[in-house]
Amino acid sequence: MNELSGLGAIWLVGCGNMAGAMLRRWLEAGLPPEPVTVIRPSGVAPAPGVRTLTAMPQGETPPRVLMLGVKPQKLGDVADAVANVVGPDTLLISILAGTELATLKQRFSKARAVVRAMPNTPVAMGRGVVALHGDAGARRGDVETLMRPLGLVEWIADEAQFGLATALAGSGPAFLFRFIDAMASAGAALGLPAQQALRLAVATVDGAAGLAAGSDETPATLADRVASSGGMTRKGLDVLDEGRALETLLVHTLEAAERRGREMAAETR
Ligand SMILES: NC(=O)C1=CN([C@@H]2O[C@H](COP(=O)(O)OP(=O)(O)OC[C@H]3O[C@@H](n4cnc5c(N)ncnc54)[C@H](OP(=O)(O)O)[C@@H]3O)[C@@H](O)[C@H]2O)C=CC1
Ligand SMILES: O=C(O)[C@@H]1CCC=N1
Repeated sequence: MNELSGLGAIWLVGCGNMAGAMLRRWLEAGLPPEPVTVIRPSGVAPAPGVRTLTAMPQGETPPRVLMLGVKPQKLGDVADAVANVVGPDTLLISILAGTELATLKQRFSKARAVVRAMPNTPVAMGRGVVALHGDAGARRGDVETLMRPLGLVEWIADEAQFGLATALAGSGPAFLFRFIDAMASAGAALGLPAQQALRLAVATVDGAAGLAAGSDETPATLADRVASSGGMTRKGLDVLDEGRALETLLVHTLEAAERRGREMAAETR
């Protein structure tokens, strides 16, 4: 039996871009649709066989797992209804950016365990990242069973670092998509046909990421292997490295995202 099928009833409150990507991967990885209930205002079924409701079911046994997948700004709208259906056996997982564990525990005090999870969209292919924070206690195994098919799973012990992990891995795909666009635009600006430049950029980032992920060598060493002595690549690397230009840009990028996470924590407290 697939280990996902032993988790019991799973309710997803909100199933948009992110929770929808997680659900697609879970179903692909062997989660049967029958124990899954999705609650979303549109009532659009995310997949065949998944029970989809426009409001929280009433009078049912509390779910074993309830995942909050609404926007942080909607937490106040759903919190009372969620608190009413959470039971002492419920593992509550929140993917809300910013919203702190203490806020969740205070709102959902009946839950057996409360865990923050921060996925990214490549989980849809099983090649994402899920950062986790919380004390899942006896339900830690269930959390890991659920998250493992999505990609790399990392517990973040100190919640103060969760915003940074969110900026790096949760938001990270967006930053990399910009990088791909920037490489393609640069190639096009210098004379390549735009569509061809985009194809070259996408395939290069895909291949390089795969190489970095599968190699025992550091990205710095892999870069050195590309940069033949006296060759072209070194001249390009010199531009990125001058005054730590790329690194400085990314520090500012992560700082800005992390700062917004702290604001969102305050807004949902
Ligand atoms: N997008 C990303 O890459 C990541 C997002 N997150 C987090 O995921 C969460 C959702 O983001 P995202 O998926 O992008 O947003 P979406 O707007 O795509 O999804 C929001 C979902 O919430 C549902 N919803 C809205 N109001 C209610 C309500 N009252 N009751 C139940 N469901 C409701 C919507 O329903 P309907 O579909 O019917 O309109 C929709 O399914 C956020 O908290 C975000 O911080 C975390 C990591 C990465
Ligand atoms: O932009 C956001 O707030 C969320 C967090 C990580 C990705 N999306």
